[in-house]
Amino acid sequence: MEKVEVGFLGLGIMGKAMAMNLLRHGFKVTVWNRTVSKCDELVEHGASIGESPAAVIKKCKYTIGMLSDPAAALSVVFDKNGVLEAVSSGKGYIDMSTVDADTSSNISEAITAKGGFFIEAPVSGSKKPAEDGQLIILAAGEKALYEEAIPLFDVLGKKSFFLGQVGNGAKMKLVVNMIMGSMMNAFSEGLVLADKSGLSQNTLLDVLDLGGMANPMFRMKGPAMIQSSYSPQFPLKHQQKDMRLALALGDETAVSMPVAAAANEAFKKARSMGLGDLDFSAVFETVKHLKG
Ligand SMILES: NC(=O)C1=CN([C@@H]2O[C@H](COP(=O)(O)OP(=O)(O)OC[C@H]3O[C@@H](n4cnc5c(N)ncnc54)[C@H](OP(=O)(O)O)[C@@H]3O)[C@@H](O)[C@H]2O)C=CC1
Ligand SMILES: O=CC(=O)O
Repeated sequence: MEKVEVGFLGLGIMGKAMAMNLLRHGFKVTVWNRTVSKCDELVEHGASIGESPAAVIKKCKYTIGMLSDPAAALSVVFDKNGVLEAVSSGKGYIDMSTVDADTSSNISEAITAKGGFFIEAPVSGSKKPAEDGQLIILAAGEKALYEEAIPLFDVLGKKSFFLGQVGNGAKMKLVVNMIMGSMMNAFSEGLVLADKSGLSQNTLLDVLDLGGMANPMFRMKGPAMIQSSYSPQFPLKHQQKDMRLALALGDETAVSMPVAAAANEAFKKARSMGLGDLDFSAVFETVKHLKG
């Protein structure tokens, strides 16, 4: 792909970092965000603003969406002045939000019915990987659009997978985040158990980091959790949304997931405690609370 104009809808934690990366790599980027003020920093770095999702689609051959959840992803496409109003033959829409397969399929059908091309391409990796262009991209849908989008994915990620028909990217992302949410709960319980047993939590981190369970998530989040510091990299409300959607996928496929179900309860509890906008590691507060 020559450095064509790319549209970007949704400048939250992830969208802002990803759009900034595209600008840094020489792409012309036209941005839109529901809260317009979040466009300012991108404009300072050379982006243009589109008045609406439709205006962005009209201007750009390829547009990326990075929205919070299924309701937001659908609203940006189907509402007035949305993506669908401007999609026409040859336009490509790439939804990188984490949603369920049905949401993705509905968007795909509507866009292809108007002659456009669609792929879903949710990502694994958080704020820092987004800033560093180190995301893992889980794409599915129209293969031709995937191939055309590879220069974009090369900037945004360290590896992209093409997983076949629409829905497979969404499902893979939900499986991965279901595991991540369950791991975060087990990790939180271990930190509380160590503390209540008179052990040093920092020593537990050192022990974990030397063994077969060592991983970047424990390594990065552990020290901050011990300090009760939860600056949002991946908002807890989105992790709970992913657990909910993964459990629904388990319902559809009759897969029993008692560990994930328990983890979802902890994330729901954390939301009810007002922790939804903090990092998902704040579920640790819930575990501390339950253990008295
Ligand atoms: N943060 C992370 O580590 C990761 C997140 N993800 C996924 O990426 C997506 C974005 O996450 P993140 O950037 O963290 O989330 P944020 O909450 O930071 O941003 C959400 C974005 O969605 C927009 N939005 C929400 N509701 C609507 C709506 N009804 N209409 C239009 N726009 C809307 C917000 O607009 P506004 O600014 O106006 O509120 C904002 O641009 C989510 O699906 C998340 O699960 C995937 C991998 C990692
Ligand atoms: O979806 C979140 C992530 O870290 O990946």
